[in-house]
This record gives sequence, C-alpha cells and structure tokens, in this order.
Amino acid sequence: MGLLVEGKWVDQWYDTEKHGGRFVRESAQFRNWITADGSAGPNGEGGFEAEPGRYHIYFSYACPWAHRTLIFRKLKRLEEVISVSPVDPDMLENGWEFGDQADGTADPLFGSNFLHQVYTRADAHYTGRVTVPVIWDRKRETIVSNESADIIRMLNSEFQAFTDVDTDYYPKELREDIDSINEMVYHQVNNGVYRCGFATSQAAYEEAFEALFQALDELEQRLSRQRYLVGDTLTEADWRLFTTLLRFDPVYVGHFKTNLRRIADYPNLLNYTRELYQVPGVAETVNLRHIKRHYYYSHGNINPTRIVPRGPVLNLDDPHDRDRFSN
Ligand SMILES: N[C@@H](CCC(=O)N[C@@H](CS)C(=O)NCC(=O)O)C(=O)O
Repeated sequence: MGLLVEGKWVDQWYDTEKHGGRFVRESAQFRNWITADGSAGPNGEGGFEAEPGRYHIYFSYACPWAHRTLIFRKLKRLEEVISVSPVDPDMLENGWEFGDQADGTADPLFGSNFLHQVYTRADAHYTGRVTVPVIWDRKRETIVSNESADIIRMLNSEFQAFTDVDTDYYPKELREDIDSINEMVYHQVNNGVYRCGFATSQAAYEEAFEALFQALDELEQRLSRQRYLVGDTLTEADWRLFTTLLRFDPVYVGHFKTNLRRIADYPNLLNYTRELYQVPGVAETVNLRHIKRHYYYSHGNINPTRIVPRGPVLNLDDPHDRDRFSN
C-alpha cells in the first residue's frame, strides 16, 4: 500500500500519527462530471459528454465505494454503454494491481501492471492516493472522476439516452433527506468502519466504534418503521449503506474489530440487507471471495498471518420480511 508523490510511487501506510491515531480519509482529486450534453457538472471542467463506449470504470469487487458504481451500472442497465474491469483483490506494496487475462483482472485498456500507472497516464505529476473506483475517458485519455459518490449520480441521471431504465435514485423532491442521511451514514458507518479498523490508538478506535454503533442502532430503529432510509422509495442512500452492511459480518466484525453486534443481530438491518441483495442483478455484483481476500490478505499490519477466515454463513438469499411495509 502506498501513494504517488509527484508521479512517483512510494510504499507507505496511512499516517495516523499526526491525527492522534485516527484514520483520516483524503478527498478524491479527479472531480469532473460526465453530463448528458457535455456541460460542466457541479464542479470540475466540461467536455465529458455521455456517449456509449467512451468510458471505462476500474473497480475492485472488494471495495465498498467501487461496488456502488458497479451496482448503479447494473441497475441502470448500462452494461453495453460503460465497460468495467476489476483489479486484483490483493493490494500490496504496489497498491492496486492488475492480474492476467486468465483471472479476468488484466488492464484491458493499457495492459498496465498497477493502477498507479493509470493515474500517471492522466496526470504525470499526481500526488495522492491511488484509489478505486476510477472512471476513465477513452476520448480525452484521462480520469474523469475517482469519487464514487459523484460517479453513481452520473450513472443515475446522465446516460438516460442510452438506457430504458427510468428509475431515479436521487429524485429532486427527496434530495434534502437523501443528502442528510448520506452525511450521517458516510461519517459514522461507511467511513466509520475504516476509522475503527485503521485506528492506531485505543481512544481513536473507541471514538469511531461508539459513533458506528450509535448510527447502526438508529438505522435499525428507522428501518423498523419504514422500508427504506428515506420512506418507501429506494434511493441512492440505501445503495450507499448496502455495500458497507454486506461487508460487515464477513469482514469488519473481525478484521476491523467492529464487534459490538453483527448485522445478523439487527433484524431490520439484516432483512433490509437481504432485500437489497435480492434486487435483480445485484447479487451478480457481489464477490465475497474478493471481499474477504482483499481485507484479510492486504493489511499485513492488521492481520500478519494473512489467514482468511472461512465463515461466516450469511444466508443472503433467505426470505426477507420487508414486504410488510408495502400497501
Ligand atoms: N472517496 C473515494 C474513496 C475510495 C477508496 O478509498 N477506495 C479504497 C478501496 S476500498 C482504495 O482504493 N484505497 C487505496 C488507498 O487508500 O491507498 C470514493 O468513494 O470513491
């Protein structure tokens, strides 16, 4: 694991010391938007028009942020419009790697060995972390965005000319509610599990742990009253939470020490996770082998033996009880 400094790869773990043992996530740096007509989006520059065959997403099956983009591509039926390829689950001294054709993780665009080579193709002097997901523009030969929260909104609304799926996961009338729940879920849950797992002081771990389980208790309450996070409409807020819930019992409980309760101990969160998993197409985006292997094998300082646990049983296909909320 490492980062690029002025375009050169440096093998270095997160520096938590300057924050009292806390893990502080860096902001993504490529923040342009693909738009239906090529106009500039909320930030960044214009000129990235939605076109079939033009864009490619590099993702990791393991990564909850990248997983969101894979789910949106599936839900919006954009498989023929936007190509994708996974990186290898092991992220070691060279960061995210590509494998070979046989295991399906080669770089189909440039045959690179490492994802950092894709970053320096876009910016030869890039300084920062090399993260997935990345959406690449074949036409302008650059990275449009490496921020999953932005990418899922592009997929949700900007490729409507190339899909027959009208479902809007970020409808205007619900945006305020979605943004507000996203904010809480991002800090306390999505990033919260990382703040537990990557903490290097007891106090930093406990602070993140308290916030995480306070949020999960609140979400459990909320989902005992309503089907989805924002009432009875399935929105991007649910998909953003789902990718963390899915990884919670198989990885975070053990590897990140988020062990007050499992998702299996929260009846509403458990059934909600099952419902989302069972939405047509979603199960195909889930690769539990990559998920477990990545975390347990890549973080040698957290799990020095690199042994990947065999369990637990998840039963994601079991019937859920969320229909109790429909009219
Ligand atoms: N804000 C980014 C975060 C992406 C992210 O941190 N991805 C992780 C994998 S789960 C990564 O690539 N980490 C590599 C690193 O930090 O060096 C997003 O949501 O797109």
